[in-house]
Formats: sequence, structure tokens, C-alpha cells
Amino acid sequence: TPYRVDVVTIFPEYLAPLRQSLLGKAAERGLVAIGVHDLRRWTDDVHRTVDDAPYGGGPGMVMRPEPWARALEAVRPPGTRLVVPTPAGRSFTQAVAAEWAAEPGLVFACGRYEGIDQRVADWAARHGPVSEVSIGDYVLAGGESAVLVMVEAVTRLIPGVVGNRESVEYDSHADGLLEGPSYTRPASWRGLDVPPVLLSGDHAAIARWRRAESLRRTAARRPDLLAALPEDALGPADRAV
Ligand SMILES: NCc1ccc(-c2ccccc2)nc1
Repeated sequence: TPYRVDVVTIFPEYLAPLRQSLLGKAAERGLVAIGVHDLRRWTDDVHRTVDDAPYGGGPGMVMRPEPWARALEAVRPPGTRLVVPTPAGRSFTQAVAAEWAAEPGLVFACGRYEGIDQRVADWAARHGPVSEVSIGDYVLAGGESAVLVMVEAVTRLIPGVVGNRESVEYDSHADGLLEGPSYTRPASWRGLDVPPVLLSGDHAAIARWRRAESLRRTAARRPDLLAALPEDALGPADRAV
């Protein structure tokens, strides 16, 4: 049975890229099934209203609860995780992506305006897990871009979606570190040479060099990741770096 992804949004056309390339092929091959649903389908007024003024005052508008509950009742298979992108969410990480890839599917609720009435997430939690997640510390105009990011991160971990298994296993963040630099032909290019070890054929030396580069880059660019590593993640050889 395909991994099922459903997205509810007031901008369904924004999710069109989900039908392209990698994901498109995976869908054709029956590995992934994608549904995009216009929230306004579940409004009941002639103006198809989805938002209203915030209780307590303040700027902007808030998305009304009733259309969302009707949409989720129609779209969400019971027990399926509901993902709500929000700047106020827990962090979405590669580990989270891997967890979700092992589930039967996901439903995404794309907020716009100042977000969705909080009671929608509270109500939805009665019908399955709900994850309010952030893809980074910046505010977007809505959750749609975040959904594209998360769908890509999760579906590429589904067996069969990415041809080359190894490339998935050797991802950045797969071992908690950043990947080091990559090179291809020519060996010398505009006065810049590929590190000789990579041309040496000494695979043990190449592996050592790559690990050292990965650690060096992580320490330089993301010391937070280094600090987050489990105690035993760094071997004796790593300490020498
Ligand atoms: N952390 C990424 C992210 C996710 C969602 C939103 C957002 C902004 C406005 C309305 C609804 C969602 N912003 C940033």
C-alpha cells in the first residue's frame, strides 16, 4: 500500500510541485499517493470564509475552526498523524523525517494568516497524533512551503523512492554530522585541484579523510550538532582531528 500524503490548503496550486520528478515517479510507481485539498470546499457561506478576527485583539486574522474540522474529518484516515507547520512548533529534523517515513502516511494542515484556531489541533489530537512543527526560525506567509520541504524529506526515505539506497544512508545528518566536500572531474579545474587522497585509491585513507572533513566542517559550521552527539559517537580516531 502506498505511503499516503494529504495536504489541506487554501492555495492548492502551491503544492503542484509535489506532482513533479522524484515524487511524481514514486507516485506513478504506486509507492506514494498524494492528495491536495482546497479548504474552501468545506466552507458553507457564499464568500467561502476561512478566517476571522482574533479574540483578544491584535493584528491579522485567524483561521476559523469549523472548516478545518470538516476538512480533516473528510480527508484524514483515523489514526494518521496530522502535521501543522508553524513557527511555534517543535523542530523538524532528519530524525523526525525518519520516524514519519515509517508510518502509513501523513496529513498536513497548511495555515495562513496568523495561524489556525488552536482548538483545531486540540480537537484533532482526539483522532490521532498531532505534530506542530517548525522547519526553521523564520516566519513564512503560510505553511505550504514548509509542507513541500517536509514531504520531500520524508518521502525520499521511503524504500524504493530514491534509487540509490546508499545515497540516502550517507546523507548529511544521517550520522549526526555534516557531509564533507564532494568533487568530480576534472582533477584540476581553474587552478583548483581535487584533494590528492581522493585520487589515491587508498579506500581506508579516503574514509579517514572524509570523516575528518565531516568533523571539521561540523565543528566550524554547526557546533550545536557536535554538542548533541551521543557520547560514543566519536571514536578514538576522531579525537585526533
Ligand atoms: N518554521 C517555518 C514556518 C512554518 C509555518 C509558518 C506560517 C506562517 C504564517 C502562517 C502559518 C504558518 N511560518 C514559518
